[in-house]
Amino acid sequence: MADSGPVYLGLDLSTQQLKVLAVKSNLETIFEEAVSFDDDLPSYGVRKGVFVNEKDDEVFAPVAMWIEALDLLLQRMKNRGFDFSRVKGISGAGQQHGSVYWSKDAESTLSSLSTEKSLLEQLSPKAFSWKFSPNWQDHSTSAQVAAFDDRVGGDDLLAKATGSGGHHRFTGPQILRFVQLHPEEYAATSRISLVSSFLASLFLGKIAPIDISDVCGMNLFNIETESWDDRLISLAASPSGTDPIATKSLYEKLGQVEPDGGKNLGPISQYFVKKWGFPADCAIIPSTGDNPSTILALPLHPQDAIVSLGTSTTILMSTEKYYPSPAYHMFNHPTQPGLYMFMLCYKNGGLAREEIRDAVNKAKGITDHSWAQFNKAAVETPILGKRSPDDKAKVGFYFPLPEIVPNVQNPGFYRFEADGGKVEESEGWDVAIDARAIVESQALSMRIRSAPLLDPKNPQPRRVYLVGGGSRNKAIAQVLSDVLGGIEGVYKLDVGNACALGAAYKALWAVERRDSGESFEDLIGSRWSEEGKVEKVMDGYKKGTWEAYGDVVQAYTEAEGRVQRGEAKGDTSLI
Ligand SMILES: Nc1ncnc2c1ncn2[C@@H]1O[C@H](COP(=O)(O)OP(=O)(O)O)[C@@H](O)[C@H]1O
Ligand SMILES: O=C(CO)[C@@H](O)[C@H](O)COP(=O)(O)O
Repeated sequence: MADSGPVYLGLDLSTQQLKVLAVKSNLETIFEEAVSFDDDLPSYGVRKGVFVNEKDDEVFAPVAMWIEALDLLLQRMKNRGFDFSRVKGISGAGQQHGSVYWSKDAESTLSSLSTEKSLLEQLSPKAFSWKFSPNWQDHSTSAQVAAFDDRVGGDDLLAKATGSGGHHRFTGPQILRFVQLHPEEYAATSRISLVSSFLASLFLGKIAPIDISDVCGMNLFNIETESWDDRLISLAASPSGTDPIATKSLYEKLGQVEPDGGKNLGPISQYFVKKWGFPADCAIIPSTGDNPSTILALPLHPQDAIVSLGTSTTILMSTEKYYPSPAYHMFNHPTQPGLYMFMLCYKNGGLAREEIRDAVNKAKGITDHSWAQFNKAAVETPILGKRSPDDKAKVGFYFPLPEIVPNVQNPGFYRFEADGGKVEESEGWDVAIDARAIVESQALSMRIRSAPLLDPKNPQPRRVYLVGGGSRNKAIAQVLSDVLGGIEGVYKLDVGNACALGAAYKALWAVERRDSGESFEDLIGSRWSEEGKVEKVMDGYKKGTWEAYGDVVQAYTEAEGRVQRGEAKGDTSLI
């Protein structure tokens, strides 16, 4: 019998790819497709999905590339025989913090698209006042971040209000810099979307509201008062921070925030109905950030952690406690009012591990980008590089890019050796040790900073779930498991793309919830089965090992502080 019944799409517009995943009402994934920006759309000339202007510390992506990626993705789906007529709901996940600047023609263009032409031909450049979107790796906004922290009396108070201290990539400081550097383009802007609400807008045929969780990545939304923060909006709107006309204009450009993550924003635009065969009643559900979407890929228990090994590396937890600190991020939960998402985000995640992989290969005379040597080195190097009980512990910090956690402006590679409480910068060591040390270092940072969220009597996560491109790497999983522990173990979420899956589940929940009272957890939890979706890859807590990492916390913190304060020499290359 031919497959039938409703289907829900989740899209993920992340740094390097646009992905789509389709699920049925029983949560079965029936289709996946992706477009890689570097490989499939080479004419834009991006590398790893972005342009970098090193002189000004800018990182940005062309909006037209994302639109062409959507045209191509839909064409690929059609070529593979995907039945668009079954799609009853669409939601999405977007790389966080990026902003899209729509022109005054945007609404009319979006609502009158002709099926004779592609989205790209009709929208770009006409519908935009600025053809680029600042990327989350951008770090050009130091002055603006300082102004944001100052505006409310320091980064503690900014974190209390918005869930995060001031960050370069956050949209508020980015908007302020845009206002200062590109006043004409800003004046020509009718609306500003996040990457997530931009994606929803394309499907909706009008500008979609910003999502209640993704809005927390802007340094503009007050989580405590559940509304835009007037002090911060007026700062982002004009450098003086006191121009009421500019403030009013920015409020209009940002629009309302949609409080319900499962809201039906309206039916899909007629363009998609006529051109691709979507049903006219297909519901468009708010898209959220890729990280909030990832926590929707499974029913997450309290004390569970998700480690996302994508371009960025992030650790995510869901919590009832609003426990803000400038050391990490708190977001509104994407579907459940009263819950929050805890997050740490490392810029030097996947790409930094790739640099070490290439250096390890180079030392062995290997010129390809295979992971075998990196993996061998990571598992064969003893804990903290200690070859005997008397050997010094080796702790490294690998920041080919300026880092977010900790806030380090100067790229570099820093190696330390610790003997009890005594920490000294190392003269250097074999690059093979770096393979283990980079993962240990990232995991120790996560362990130390997530401690306030965990039960003090049980200071390990219950389970650690790995997602993202790097989650297929067992050596990385082993080192993460050694450092983080995990009472029930470390699991790989074997679901294709977790953020796209979370988005597809969100669309399903939004359309099939019995009433607005049926929670995401209840609906997805009642249909979810671990079978085929979750694979235990490591046992987690290992007595002695977890404690050995505990012994080095003080030295790690001391060494990290030296790097952050610019007191460490470091190296500019790995070998
Ligand atoms: N076998 C592997 N081992 C380690 N890392 C890997 C492996 N395969 C892919 N990756 C990493 O996955 C990253 C891409 O992950 P993905 O989740 O698709 O990224 P994004 O969502 O940011 O576009 C790459 O940058 C690469 O570092
Ligand atoms: O900046 C952050 C989170 O604060 C990043 O996690 C982005 O959201 C990009 O994610 P990926 O493309 O790596 O998935």
